[in-house]
Amino acid sequence: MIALNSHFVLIDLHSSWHSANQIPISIPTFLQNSHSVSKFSSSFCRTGRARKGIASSKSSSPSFPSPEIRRPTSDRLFLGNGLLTNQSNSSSILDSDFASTSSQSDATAELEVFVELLPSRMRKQLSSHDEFRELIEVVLDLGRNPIARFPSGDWAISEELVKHEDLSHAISKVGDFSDDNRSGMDRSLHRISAIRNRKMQIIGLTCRVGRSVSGSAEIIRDLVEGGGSILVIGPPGVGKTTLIREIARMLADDHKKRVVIVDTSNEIGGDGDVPHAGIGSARRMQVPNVHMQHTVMIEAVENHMPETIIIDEIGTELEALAASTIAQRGVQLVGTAHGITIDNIIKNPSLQILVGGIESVTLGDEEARKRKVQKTILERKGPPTFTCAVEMISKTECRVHHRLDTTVDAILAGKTPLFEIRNVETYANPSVGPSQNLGKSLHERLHSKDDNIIADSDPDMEVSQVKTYANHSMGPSPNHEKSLHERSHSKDDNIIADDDADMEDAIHLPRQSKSRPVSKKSSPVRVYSYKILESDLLQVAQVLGLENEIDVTDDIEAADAILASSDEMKQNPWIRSVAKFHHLPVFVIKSNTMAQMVKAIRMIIKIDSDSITKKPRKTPDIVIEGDAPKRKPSLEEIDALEEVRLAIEYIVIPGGEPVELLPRRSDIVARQLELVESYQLAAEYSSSEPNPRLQILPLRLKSKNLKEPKSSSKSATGEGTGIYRLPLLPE
Ligand SMILES: Nc1ncnc2c1ncn2[C@@H]1O[C@H](COP(=O)(O)OP(=O)(O)OP(=O)(O)O)[C@@H](O)[C@H]1O
Repeated sequence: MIALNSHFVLIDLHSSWHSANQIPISIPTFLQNSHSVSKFSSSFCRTGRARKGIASSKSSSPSFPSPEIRRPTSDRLFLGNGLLTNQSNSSSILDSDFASTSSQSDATAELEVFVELLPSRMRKQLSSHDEFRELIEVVLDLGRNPIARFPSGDWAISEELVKHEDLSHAISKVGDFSDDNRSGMDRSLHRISAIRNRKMQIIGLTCRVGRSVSGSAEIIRDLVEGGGSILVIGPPGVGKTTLIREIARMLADDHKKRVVIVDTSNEIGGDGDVPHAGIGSARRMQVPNVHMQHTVMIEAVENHMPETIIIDEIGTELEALAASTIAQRGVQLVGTAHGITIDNIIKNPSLQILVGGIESVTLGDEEARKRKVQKTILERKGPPTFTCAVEMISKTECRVHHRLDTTVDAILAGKTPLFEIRNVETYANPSVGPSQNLGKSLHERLHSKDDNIIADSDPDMEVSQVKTYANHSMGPSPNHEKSLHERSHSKDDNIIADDDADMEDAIHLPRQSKSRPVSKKSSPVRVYSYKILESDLLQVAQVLGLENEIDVTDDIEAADAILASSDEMKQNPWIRSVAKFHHLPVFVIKSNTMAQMVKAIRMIIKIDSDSITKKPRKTPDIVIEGDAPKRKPSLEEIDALEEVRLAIEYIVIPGGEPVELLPRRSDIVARQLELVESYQLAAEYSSSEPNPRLQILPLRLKSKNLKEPKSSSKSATGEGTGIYRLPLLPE
């Protein structure tokens, strides 16, 4: 067994038996020329995951195994170019003409069934095309040239025009057309769509090659495993069905979930009553006619106790409503909708409900002025049906919106939503890095000359991160790796087995470098923050005199660390996946107070690491300790400390003005002073009768005093204690 990138299709060379429709095959088109494929092209591999392939019961092929016949998989060899050959059956299942021009090894089981639709003269032409294996569709329109659609564009298969007999031949190979004019080939994933004339006779066919692409869902594995509902948006033909088919398999087989597919056009599970092996052990419900999709969706929830429902093409209001009902019942929903972006869904009145519904709200004059918006604005009505959304840009690239609600809110407010761009190379090519968009990969950064911090002073971490990174790019999650490992005892697997632990260590920096919580790649250190205002952070940095040391970025790929509140972390566990994906440490503050931000900033730029709480090994976050008093404070003390906090956060820091506090008991004044100093601010103590009081000054304590804040009220004055006047801060 060789540990491979998850896109690789694996072959079973040992003698276990698989059912005939579990032939290991896949055509990851996007990988055929990739570095990874060529790297492993000479390897024969095996895995229990091996599957795919089809056996058409309509196939007249003598050599193609019928579903009932079981045969050892040992004669199925996976070639380096990603294609399947059948060693034991050297005669082609295609007719002899075709076989003579198309090498046996170039044929795939899926395509073999597909080309049976075409008259032999067309098969011959088609098979000679360089991109034959990547064929997407064949279009047969009466009286026109037959057209083949490839990723590179359309191509006329023959000069001979399509005749009635050609259409009849194709129709004879497929099942009945349903009321959406779609049909399929038994136990295959191919989709045949008809165009009819006014007499309802078929005069055109669009024949799409369906294939299950193992590994195609790796790009969003973290979302799938996260358990949230996922909306996949994309234009026709971008690969949505292929993606959700693989998601269904992944959840059912790898995660042992009860998955039910509502398969309106039999596109996910293929035609025929026995579903295609591409869906793994997911169950499939067929839909008698397209108008019943929504009822079957509800029936699926009510009758079959699913944990996940997979649904292709949510297109009508009733379907959108059914989806929202399912989501409310706590079932994970993975669905697709046509569109380019979420904006298209928002603007589609039938589908709006998927994003929570939209309403227009008229604000009062004052509120409109305060918000600096028009009087009538659009707002989201309720929670969206889906937790997150994936906009498919192509078969290899997508935009991930981790929180659909915030994306929709941003769009409605006229802002650009935050999203993450992912592409297949991220997972496919270890030498490329976490994302193609990353100008410099982590690997490069770790080895670059200017990266002295890691390379020179923290060799352990360097090794750990490089190793983690290399493994991470192999794609599969820890669970998956475990199962692979269990199935195999090859040396290569050892690396993978350690993967997750190493990743955590790399992120859990205190273990390796107490004084270097962030692998600083840039100067200033760039922080990506979740739900913590950029202006607050920068303001605090300025107060600390560290404005040149730290910056806030909204480009996660350019970030050196993530800062989030613990509430946000609880509500959005996916932040950890994002951190893991980008190899970033996560600093967690317990509340969004400036005092916590002060501590976080100092830790991030390594002024101190005293406040780090080591969490259990499983949690890679670096938690910033709060200022919670050791004993229960009195009400008066709470009131006094709150007075300090409000004074600092609303007047002293933003306005640069001193604030005189109320007279208090001296022990309480001492606590107030501690709090003032934790903001790195100075205060003046006045012992007026009957009680002393403090005046907080817009003066910064000198950095040499940062480590040792004094609690003695005697040193409260700025005189001689090494303080600087605060800069006047922008509003
Ligand atoms: N990752 C992939 N690698 C290789 N081929 C793919 C991949 N994803 C999809 N395809 C191929 O692209 C074609 C279109 O895919 P698919 O039917 O999944 O698209 P779709 O977005 O669901 O289209 P529609 O919206 O029209 O139903 C098919 O021939 C499929 O085999």
